[in-house]
Amino acid sequence: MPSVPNVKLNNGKEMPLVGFGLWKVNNDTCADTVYNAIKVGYRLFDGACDYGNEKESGEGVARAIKDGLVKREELFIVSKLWNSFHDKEQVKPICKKQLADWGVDYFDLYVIHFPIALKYVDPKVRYPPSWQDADGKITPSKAPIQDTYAAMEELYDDGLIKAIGISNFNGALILDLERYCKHVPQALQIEHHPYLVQKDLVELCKSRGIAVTAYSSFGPQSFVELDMASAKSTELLFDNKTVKEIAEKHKKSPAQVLLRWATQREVAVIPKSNNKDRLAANLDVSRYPS
Ligand SMILES: NC(=O)C1=CN([C@@H]2O[C@H](COP(=O)(O)OP(=O)(O)OC[C@H]3O[C@@H](n4cnc5c(N)ncnc54)[C@H](OP(=O)(O)O)[C@@H]3O)[C@@H](O)[C@H]2O)C=CC1
Ligand SMILES: O=C1CO[C@H](CO)[C@@H](O)[C@@H]1O
Repeated sequence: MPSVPNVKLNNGKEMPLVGFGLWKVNNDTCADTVYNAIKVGYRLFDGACDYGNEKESGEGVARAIKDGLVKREELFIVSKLWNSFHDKEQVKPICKKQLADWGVDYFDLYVIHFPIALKYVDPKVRYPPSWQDADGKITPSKAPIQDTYAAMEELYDDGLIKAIGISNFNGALILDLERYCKHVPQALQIEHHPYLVQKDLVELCKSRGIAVTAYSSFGPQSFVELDMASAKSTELLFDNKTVKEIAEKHKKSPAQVLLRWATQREVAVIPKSNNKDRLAANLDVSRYPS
């Protein structure tokens, strides 16, 4: 089983450098996929309420713990606060619902999914949430990001979450956050791959001790299954000449080269796969420079 190194967070906790992404993991196979991922060595799971599979992910985790594959404290469970729950009084209730769905009493990392506040939609009316409100429109909320962040800090101080994350924030928003936060965030999650290198943002985070996690490490490939135009108009990174040459030279797959490209830059990765073999191969990329 490949051993995955950890990244040290600025609060002394550790986060695996390679984890498993749960967006677009099919509901009917999700519990088995998570169980199998734990079996082959994954310890970090990256979920979110809008992925609509937190209960199934929790079922996979519970089964793995019951079968003695892993203990809760060996796992690193990540979830995210959706845009429609930014109002400060909504943050704790939704986090508690998500914890109950996963069947755990804390998240290792809870992330503000986007710096975008949308109108509240009662989870009893519609869940999982999406970009649209109950009328099918995208409607902003006035919740200031300072209030949302303060509510995240309260979750942290209450022990419901062991680290605070932000996602899709740029450098300016991070500098702004530094002016009002009590706890500097432990992690930032961003789109990151050879078409979107984000050099300055990664360096800014390093200088602040904020760990960076890449999403969509395979670039446009993620959008192939959504049939999106961006996936059709751009050369897939798996077909890129340089990526292919490096893969051949090192007897690795293009996917492994892309993941290793990130981990060599000390950026964590969370590839998603609904396929057992690809899921296992994606974990075997983590050799880390000392
Ligand atoms: N914070 C945020 O806003 C966002 C966070 N995320 C997180 O990041 C995770 C990863 O990003 P995601 O966008 O899902 O995309 P990925 O970069 O992980 O790509 C997933 C795609 O690549 C395919 N794939 C996976 N492994 C291989 C392989 N070894 N060889 C060939 N193809 C492969 C998958 O197909 P198949 O399943 O058939 O293998 C799927 O089509 C998400 O699951 C989610 O947890 C993602 C987007 C935004
Ligand atoms: O994390 C996610 C993946 O990206 C999507 C947007 O393209 C988001 O809606 C989703 O929350």
